[in-house]
Amino acid sequence: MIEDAQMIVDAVVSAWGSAQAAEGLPGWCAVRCELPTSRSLTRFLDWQARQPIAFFAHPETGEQMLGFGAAQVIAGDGADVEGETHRQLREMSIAADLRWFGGFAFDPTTSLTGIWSGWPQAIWFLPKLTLVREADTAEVRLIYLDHVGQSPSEVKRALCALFATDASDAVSHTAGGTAVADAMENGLVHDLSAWQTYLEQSLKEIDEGRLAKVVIARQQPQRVETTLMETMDRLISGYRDSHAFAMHWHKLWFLGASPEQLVRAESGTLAVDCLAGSMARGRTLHEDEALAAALFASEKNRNEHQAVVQFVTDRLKLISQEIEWPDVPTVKRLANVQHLFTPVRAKLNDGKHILDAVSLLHPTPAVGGVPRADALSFIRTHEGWERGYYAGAFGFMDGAGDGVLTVTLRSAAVRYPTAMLFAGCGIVAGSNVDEEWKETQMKLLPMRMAFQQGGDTNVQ
Ligand SMILES: C=C(O[C@@H]1C=C(C(=O)O)C=C[C@H]1O)C(=O)O
Repeated sequence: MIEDAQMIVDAVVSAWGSAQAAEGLPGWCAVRCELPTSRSLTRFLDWQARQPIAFFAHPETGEQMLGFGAAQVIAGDGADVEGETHRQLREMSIAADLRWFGGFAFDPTTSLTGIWSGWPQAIWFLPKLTLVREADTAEVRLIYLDHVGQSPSEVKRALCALFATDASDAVSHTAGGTAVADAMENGLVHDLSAWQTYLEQSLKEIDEGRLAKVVIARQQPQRVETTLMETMDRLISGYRDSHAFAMHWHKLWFLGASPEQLVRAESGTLAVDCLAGSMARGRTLHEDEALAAALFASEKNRNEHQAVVQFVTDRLKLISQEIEWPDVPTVKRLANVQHLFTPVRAKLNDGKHILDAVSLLHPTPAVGGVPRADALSFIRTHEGWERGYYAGAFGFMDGAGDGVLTVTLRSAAVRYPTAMLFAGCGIVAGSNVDEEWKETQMKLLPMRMAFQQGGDTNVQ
């Protein structure tokens, strides 16, 4: 067990006597307590975990959250996974402060295999133990759920099991032969010439008028030289405007630092990021400004971006009002790349939920294309590997309907000691092979550095 976890076990066991019946979960009790510590929650992340685990760091609020083990699971496949997840969540009507963690795969019409074996298209779980640390506070809030009538020693055993690691897994992770290890070793990796062929296929669809935009992507394997905690700490400190996330499910970790918020819901207000159109960062302030200006002035990038804004604002009209967004995008600068950015705000209609927004928006043309169904079908037929949860959605939702889902970009699937890194780019008329290849290289960089011994996130 992780040494620091002992503090949590002691705090929860001593508070268990005052546990209350958990709202919306018959047969369950919840205990809430606090632990004095200002250290990052990433220290509780161990790659050899046995349990489902979810970690999420929110850049706007500075909040970190971590869920261990599953008291309840909603997992499924099918074209309407978002709707089905919503229906099941509604039936539970849990307490406002209980948070579910999870997400959705990129494409809900294909069952996941290979790297993603054992991952359904929707995975949501209500953790047995949730840790929340708000920014600049010196304490962590704990919420622990267990069955009514558990004795303190049973609770202690259950908590220790949550932090237990599986050393035997270290062997199976390296042994190969499993579907996951196989897919990591033998999955399609585009070289420049294969990428050129794929890009030319997409341009042909665009030239012949079947597609206006399509986001093509590639995967790249890499050996992991850092611990999970080091990886996450680097992502958090190197990409302060991004949502750092990690999820463990069925012996696979999926993690990243995404600059794109799919949707945030707070007290009936929705916030959606439109992020599309990319450019390198400059090595000097002057060069950086010049590149930002070139991005802003580029008709190709503006068209690519506008396709996302148009789609998002049209879709939001179906479930919200007072939709607001600026006429022109701004430039969002990340450590290694800059993007055109338009924030959209709206008021959710009564009776609508964050998951209604997810069903309508995901996948947006920032990761799919226009027209959506044709772009998804093109990707399904021509990409040659399974995106799984890359370019999907991941985040949390609470019993009050508030939550955040991020688009799972700048991410990797990790089966220690190997990671598969993912990156894509939007193709429109006029896209160029070398530039799009370079763009994916830039987008692979955050994860590449996060896994490298001595890797530095200051990559400009
Ligand atoms: C597809 C990715 O990024 C998306 C595509 C972008 C583009 O084409 O310019 C920019 C930001 C993201 O919406 C990725 O990072 O893998």
